[in-house]
Amino acid sequence: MTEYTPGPLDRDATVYVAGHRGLVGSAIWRHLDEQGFSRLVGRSSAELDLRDRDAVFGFFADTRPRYVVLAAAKVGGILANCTYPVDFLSENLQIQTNVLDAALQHEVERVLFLGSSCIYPKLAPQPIKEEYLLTGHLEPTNDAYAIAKIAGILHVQAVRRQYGLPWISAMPTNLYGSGDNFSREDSHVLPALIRRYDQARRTGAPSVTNWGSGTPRREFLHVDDMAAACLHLLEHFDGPTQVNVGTGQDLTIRDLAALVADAVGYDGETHWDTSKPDGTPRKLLDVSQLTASGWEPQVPLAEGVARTVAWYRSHGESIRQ
Ligand SMILES: NC(=O)C1=CN([C@@H]2O[C@H](COP(=O)(O)OP(=O)(O)OC[C@H]3O[C@@H](n4cnc5c(N)ncnc54)[C@H](OP(=O)(O)O)[C@@H]3O)[C@@H](O)[C@H]2O)C=CC1
Ligand SMILES: C[C@H]1O[C@H](OP(=O)(O)OP(=O)(O)OC[C@H]2O[C@@H](n3cnc4c(=O)[nH]c(N)nc43)[C@H](O)[C@@H]2O)[C@@H](O)[C@@H](O)C1=O
Repeated sequence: MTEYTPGPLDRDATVYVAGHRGLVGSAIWRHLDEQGFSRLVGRSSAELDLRDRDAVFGFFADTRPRYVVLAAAKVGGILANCTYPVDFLSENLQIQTNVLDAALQHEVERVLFLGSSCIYPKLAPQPIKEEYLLTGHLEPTNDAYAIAKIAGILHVQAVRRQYGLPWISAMPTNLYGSGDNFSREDSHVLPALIRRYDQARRTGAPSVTNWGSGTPRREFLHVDDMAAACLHLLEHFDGPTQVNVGTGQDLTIRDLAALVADAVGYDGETHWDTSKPDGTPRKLLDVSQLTASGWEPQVPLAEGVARTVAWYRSHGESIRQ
């Protein structure tokens, strides 16, 4: 492909944010709006089911976006991934294949595909560099989701090779923030802990029980930082390799639980249910490629958790169950 030099995106161009009502897509929408993008386009899954190939091609023909951020996906925490592997594999393959194929037909100038840090081998050396992709076995609790995401990375690379379009992929670490999924069974750990500890505080429960052993380590990035990183990559990065997006710092789930208990003001006991899966022992991303391009996260974990607790409390009934 001919060399592409990234630079500022055209603020008047049509930008399609797929998944604009989700945790990540809504933050990207807010950030692009704040940064002066005047033609943002989004559709809910009820308005446009991205598994419907004809509908996706019709939507692209109607709206003709110049840039696309693909933040629509079947997403969930460790238990949802274990319980519904067919959905995580099949729906994600359908969503991303339809959107990327339609974007190719319309020669969309820049596409940002979002994967996840679970694409890397379960026992990858830490911190995990981009080059460790496909060097070992995946974590079984989310291998179906990971395979779909790896297919997305390869899809983007193949478009670059065959058609020369400067599309890119980003691999975020575990994300959290306003608009997260706080459901009891399907959520990720941070919203689950906020809900559980806040409820225990309100009801005066003497103890809470979290999943697993509490020993796995995870890295958490606030979704507002994620949104800023997405625009930064679109304006400053081009290359075939997926780019890790994270903070470069992790902590144990046990320490995270203590932080959340403190943030919500709960002082009871914490127990651990080891019949629930731990997942991968550690997945700390090496973010040197991203930081070398001039980007750094702005939201410290304690502040981000406090902001998310406030959002959770102020949204009460409207949160996802
Ligand atoms: N949350 C996290 O910790 C992480 C997320 N990511 C990645 O970020 C991206 C966004 O995740 P996140 O925001 O957390 O997920 P959410 O579940 O919050 O949002 C997913 C979005 O996808 C849309 N969507 C799902 N299925 C369809 C469909 N069939 N047709 C149309 N739209 C659909 C939903 O639309 P609607 O609301 O209208 O139903 C929703 O807006 C994903 O690619 C995910 O892999 C990566 C690493 C960590
Ligand atoms: C983003 C990422 O998210 C998933 O991977 P994960 O990091 O393992 O996800 P998680 O947030 O669900 O759990 C992290 C840790 O936390 C522990 N844990 C304690 N108590 C609760 C709890 O109440 N809920 C949950 N969900 N976890 C809990 C849990 O046992 C585990 O040890 C993948 O689906 C993968 O697809 C992916 O990309």
